[in-house]
Amino acid sequence: MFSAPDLAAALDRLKAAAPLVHNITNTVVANFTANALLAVGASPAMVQAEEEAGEFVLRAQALVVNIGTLSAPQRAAMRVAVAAASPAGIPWVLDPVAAGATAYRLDTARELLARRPTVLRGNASEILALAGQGGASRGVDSTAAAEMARDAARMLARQGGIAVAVTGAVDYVTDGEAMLGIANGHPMLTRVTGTGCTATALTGAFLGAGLPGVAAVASALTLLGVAAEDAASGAAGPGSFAVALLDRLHAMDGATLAARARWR
Ligand SMILES: Nc1ncnc2c1ncn2[C@@H]1O[C@H](COP(=O)(O)OP(=O)(O)O)[C@@H](O)[C@H]1O
Ligand SMILES: Cc1ncsc1CCOP(=O)(O)O
Ligand SMILES: [Mg+2]
Repeated sequence: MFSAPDLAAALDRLKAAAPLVHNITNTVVANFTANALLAVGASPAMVQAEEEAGEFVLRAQALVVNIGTLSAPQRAAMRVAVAAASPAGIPWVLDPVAAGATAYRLDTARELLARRPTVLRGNASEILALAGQGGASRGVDSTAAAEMARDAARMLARQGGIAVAVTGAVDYVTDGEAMLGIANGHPMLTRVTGTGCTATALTGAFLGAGLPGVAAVASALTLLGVAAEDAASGAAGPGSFAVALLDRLHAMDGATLAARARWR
């Protein structure tokens, strides 16, 4: 059984640490996730050349690997970065975007998962695909509710000895035994691209601040969910919501985050 993180302390720690987060991520979300990392006080760097990824990751406090717009050169850079990070004790988080959509994605995500990320964060379709329980996948958005993938998440966590989060209307975080539900968030998060990737990037920030896997991803998902609730309250639609989300991530303080968490 893991102990639930102290959210106020986690956010304070993140702001104090200002971790350098190395991202090998997709072209859709690179700008937004970099801004989200800056908003919470982390320092993002998008570095994806195979020639430099292994060198750069050793300067970083955490690595984010996201296969959203995967290509052969990017896959090579991911391999190099992970191979350098793991023995150096640099934590990393894997986002298996659309893992079930093509054999190439599934094969790459499985290969990376076998290299034991500190945290795996995906939507239900992605987690089901990695567990070999997926039906047809439509693309980057999930066709299943997070509840459908809870057992798959627990199995992947147990097999890998890693933390796994499956996100949706309620998010679930597991270490392979215990399961924490996080009911924060807002449906508007599904009307803007890259919010799952943002959850993953923020997990990288908390990992870079020294939090263990379960605590890092639970803190990130609660932070994103509470910030989204606030952002949605004044937003006219997805455009102003996305801008407000960055503002609310930036404005969040530890006491508010802890008071607003809806965990079960
Ligand atoms: N229906 C919903 N209501 C509230 N929050 C949601 C809903 N669906 C997803 N979220 C939130 O949106 C973020 C992205 O999750 P998700 O959509 O599952 O990832 P992805 O973008 O990778 O498919 C998470 O913080 C999650 O909690
Ligand atoms: C639309 C799209 N296409 C390839 S990656 C990507 C972004 C996916 O972001 P998220 O998984 O956070 O919805
Ligand atoms: Mg995603």
